[in-house]
Amino acid sequence: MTALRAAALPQIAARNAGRLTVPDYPLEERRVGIVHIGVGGFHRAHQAYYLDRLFNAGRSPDWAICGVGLLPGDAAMREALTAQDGLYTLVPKAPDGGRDARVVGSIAEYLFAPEEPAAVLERMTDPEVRIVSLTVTEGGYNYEPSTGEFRLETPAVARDLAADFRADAPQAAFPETMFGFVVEALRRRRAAGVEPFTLLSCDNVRGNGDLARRMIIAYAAAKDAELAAWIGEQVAFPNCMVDRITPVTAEQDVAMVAADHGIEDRWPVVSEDFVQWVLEDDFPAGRPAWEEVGVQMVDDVEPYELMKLRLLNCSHQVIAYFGLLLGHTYAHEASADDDLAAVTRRLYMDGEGAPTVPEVPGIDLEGYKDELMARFSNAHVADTLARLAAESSDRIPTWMVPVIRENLDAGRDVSVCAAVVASWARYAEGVGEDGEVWPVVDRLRERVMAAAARHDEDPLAFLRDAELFGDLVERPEFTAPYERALHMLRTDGARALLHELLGR
Ligand SMILES: NC(=O)c1ccc[n+]([C@@H]2O[C@H](COP(=O)([O-])OP(=O)(O)OC[C@H]3O[C@@H](n4cnc5c(N)ncnc54)[C@H](O)[C@@H]3O)[C@@H](O)[C@H]2O)c1
Ligand SMILES: O=P(O)(O)OC[C@@H](O)[C@@H](O)[C@H](O)[C@H](O)CO
Repeated sequence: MTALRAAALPQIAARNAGRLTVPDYPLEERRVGIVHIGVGGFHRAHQAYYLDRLFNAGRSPDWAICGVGLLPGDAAMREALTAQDGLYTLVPKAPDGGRDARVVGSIAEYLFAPEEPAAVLERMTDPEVRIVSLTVTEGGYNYEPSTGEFRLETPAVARDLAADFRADAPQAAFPETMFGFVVEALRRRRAAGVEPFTLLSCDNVRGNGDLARRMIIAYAAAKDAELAAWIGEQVAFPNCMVDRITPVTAEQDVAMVAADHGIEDRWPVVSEDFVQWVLEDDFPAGRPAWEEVGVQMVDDVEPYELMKLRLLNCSHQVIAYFGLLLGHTYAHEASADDDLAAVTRRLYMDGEGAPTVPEVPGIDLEGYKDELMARFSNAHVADTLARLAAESSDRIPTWMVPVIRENLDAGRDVSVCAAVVASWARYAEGVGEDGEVWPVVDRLRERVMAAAARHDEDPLAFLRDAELFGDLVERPEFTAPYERALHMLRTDGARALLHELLGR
């Protein structure tokens, strides 16, 4: 067994000849060109993976990544990555069990902001850094779901707004939030005459670049109106569609990498083998030659984004709560359940989801949907329903509510989507059909669980009290099927509701 380190790569490569790709570029020549905030499983399976392929294809490693963690929990990522010279093992798994494992070397550095904020700002103001990218989750954009407005009162944001980050200020402070770091770094670059970086959001939200622009400018406007105007004129915020199912790393993944490759890796990543990145080509300060490794550079990302969010992410919501209520643990188990698969494919993808998905250049949507069902069924990925059900107060308003609104506005039926929202409300009661208690992982946990606890007295309590649905609560074409579905879930159970939806 060999601990993963740059110096051990020749030995690891020799032992795994033909079974493992390792960086064949000089790691000591990596130069940071990208700062990435939010290095989780997905960033390491996707953006860092594409760059690693580019460097391995012969491009010099001068767009390497400096990872930045802002939350206390990110200390563990710093420990893992710095101990391993930024290296980690990525194991994409095909549906037939095939693996195409690689050691990824594109993350050259990692900074844990709560302990080294000055170093983070220094990196972000380095003229060599020309892109700052983000995977900070849907919740990281800090907007009010019912209005879309930036929330100035979020405590960490309010603290950043009140603080003075100028290095020579009498009580100089450092930012805590993504907004604080990005805007302060842009202020410093402007003051020093350094070209701004491009801000690249890689989160699963519609118009992720546009959303990042609106939220960052809203923050900046509350701090320094002139700077906000400059950001609006000078900073590019390209949109992109990102795709690769990446579960949370499990203990058995660590053991698998040890057993299969003799590598002691503190934090490997397992993902599916499918990967896609469709990106608006708007990088005034330059960018890596991503197109050389299969990234699709396009003028308009929106059709790709809508296709992915409304077919993949919404379908994840279809299987998540129903799957858990039916006693399943993994996404592949839920999609092997005939009733749930039929509701997902026939009633949601071909039914209520379909009219909200545009034509996409070069894509056969029927083939795309079949491929999605096959991807969900990939047992080797072992994606948990718990991951898909986490942070639903961010996900349902971001993905499912727009589908419901669009259908209602066009006079179409929303019974299936209403049943999915009801399955979330039932799940938020925190107790399964066999009485098992499950953790509701949600930053609004208290609010949504308190709302769900009032189901006996008011069947619409969840819709009202969760404060995430805006005027949907007033639309009987939605509340009526929602109420019926919730009643059935609470009396006859999830299976009975699926049968009713399917007419079985
Ligand atoms: N996992 C996937 O299959 C997948 C696929 C496509 C896109 N994504 C996108 O990537 C995001 C992250 O997924 P992941 O699997 O890497 O999750 P993860 O839990 O492994 O990592 C999340 C990272 O985001 C950071 N973060 C969370 N909230 C933040 C905030 N408010 N401010 C700053 N940083 C914050 C965390 O500190 C952590 O570093 C998702 O929310 C989604 O938008 C994920
Ligand atoms: O990671 P989230 O919170 O955006 O959503 C959960 C899943 O739907 C998502 O991670 C998918 O696995 C991913 O979008 C596939 O590309």
